[in-house]
Amino acid sequence: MQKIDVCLSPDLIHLYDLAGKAVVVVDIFRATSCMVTAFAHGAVEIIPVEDVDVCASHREQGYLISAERNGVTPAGFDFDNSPFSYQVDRVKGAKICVTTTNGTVALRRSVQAAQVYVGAFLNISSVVRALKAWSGDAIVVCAGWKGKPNLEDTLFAGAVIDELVGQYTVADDAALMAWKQYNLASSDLITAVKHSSHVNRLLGLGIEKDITFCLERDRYDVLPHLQGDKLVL
Ligand SMILES: O=C(O)[C@H](CS(=O)(=O)O)OP(=O)(O)O
Repeated sequence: MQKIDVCLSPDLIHLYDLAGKAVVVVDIFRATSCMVTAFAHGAVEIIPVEDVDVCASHREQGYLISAERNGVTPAGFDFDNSPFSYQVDRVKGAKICVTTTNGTVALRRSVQAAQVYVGAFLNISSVVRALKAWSGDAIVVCAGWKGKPNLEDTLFAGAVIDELVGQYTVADDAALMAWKQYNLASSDLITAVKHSSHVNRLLGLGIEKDITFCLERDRYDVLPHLQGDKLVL
């Protein structure tokens, strides 16, 4: 049977062998939710980078640029890290370069995998469909927060596992923990994440609507994947 594993933080990724595997990178609050939203609204390419200056330099090559550090956008960028910012006309047909605190780090560290998908609750059925069609093992890589695990990405990993039992077995305790936690939380994700650190951070920044939006299931039927250093559909 195929195995599915969960890497709870990009800082733990050295413990996992990504070769030959399908990886789903998730950053529910908010990077991968933004990327899924951008593609659903017509973006044609997203380059995830780790550095703000590298991101800014892509403007000369015709990219729109998006940056966020600690939830805040530096001056001069086209987009912040809210999924609502990508639901606008200028996203249609756009190439976008993005850097965020956690999500783009997780993506850059996953490039050795055979296939890298971008996952969020917003496109979870597209993710599950791809993993059902995949014949090898899979890993959900959670972006977490600055090297620490977080609840919402772990819940997403558990939700994916919940859809795949029967075809995949859980590889280790991180996957088992994610799955069990999801089963405790699945009837009300908003309440489940209520006291989490990221929700507190977003509320502190006055960003409440993003929380509900990012926890919505299957608003979009798109599945971005990495091709070289670019995300495409
Ligand atoms: O903008 C976000 O929600 C976070 C920043 S922080 O974790 O709140 O500092 O970035 P992301 O890379 O999307 O986790």
